[in-house]
Amino acid sequence: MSRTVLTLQGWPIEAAIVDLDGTMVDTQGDFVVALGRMLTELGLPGVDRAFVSLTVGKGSEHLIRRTLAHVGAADVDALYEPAWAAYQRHYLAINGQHSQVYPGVVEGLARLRSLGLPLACLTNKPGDFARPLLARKRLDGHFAHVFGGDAFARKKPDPLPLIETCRALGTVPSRTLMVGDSRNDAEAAHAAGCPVVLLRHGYNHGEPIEAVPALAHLDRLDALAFD
Ligand SMILES: O=C(O)COP(=O)(O)O
Ligand SMILES: [Mg+2]
Repeated sequence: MSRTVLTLQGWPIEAAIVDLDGTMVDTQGDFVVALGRMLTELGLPGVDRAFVSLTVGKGSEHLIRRTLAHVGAADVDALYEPAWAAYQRHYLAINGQHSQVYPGVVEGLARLRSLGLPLACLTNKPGDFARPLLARKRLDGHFAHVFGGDAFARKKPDPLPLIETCRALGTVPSRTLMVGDSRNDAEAAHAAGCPVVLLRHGYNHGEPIEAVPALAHLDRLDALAFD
């Protein structure tokens, strides 16, 4: 069967890879609650939403280590294992309850699929957090593959997860569109050779998203316009 080929600013596109946190779902509330319960259990002070939005996007280990350092934990290395165990338990208990799908995501995913593009979700979130979240938000049916930050040897911004996801989709990177919300996604895409578009509503480590080069910066996923 021949593949659908769309073009985006002259780039032939046969498939798309979509990030999760900050791109499809505003998960800041889940992060704040799970981290808060973890810190209470460890007898440490809490963190606010602003800290969380600056720190998410590089996977759970990065988030937990940065959080422990931020609240003044005496020995981050020694606390890491109990913190991760507590965080995992609390996150899984509330996963999706304090999160909202961004406007335009359902319509945008349905449109990409109706145009004939196979889709994969690629997030730095652990796969065991990502899969139930997608299912709870009824987004899972759009994706041929879901890969978490623990699926491959390295996470975004390394290009490896994108290269492996393209392999799973059966496409080459230069014909596979990355849809993300952060410099992390864009750097991984540029290094892998994927064209990239960025959503403005996510978490970009505190930096304006317009400062990150991309084919387009969008307010909503359903605003993505092919040539
Ligand atoms: O850092 C995370 O947990 C998730 O980040 P991502 O879905 O934006 O890759
Ligand atoms: Mg993201």
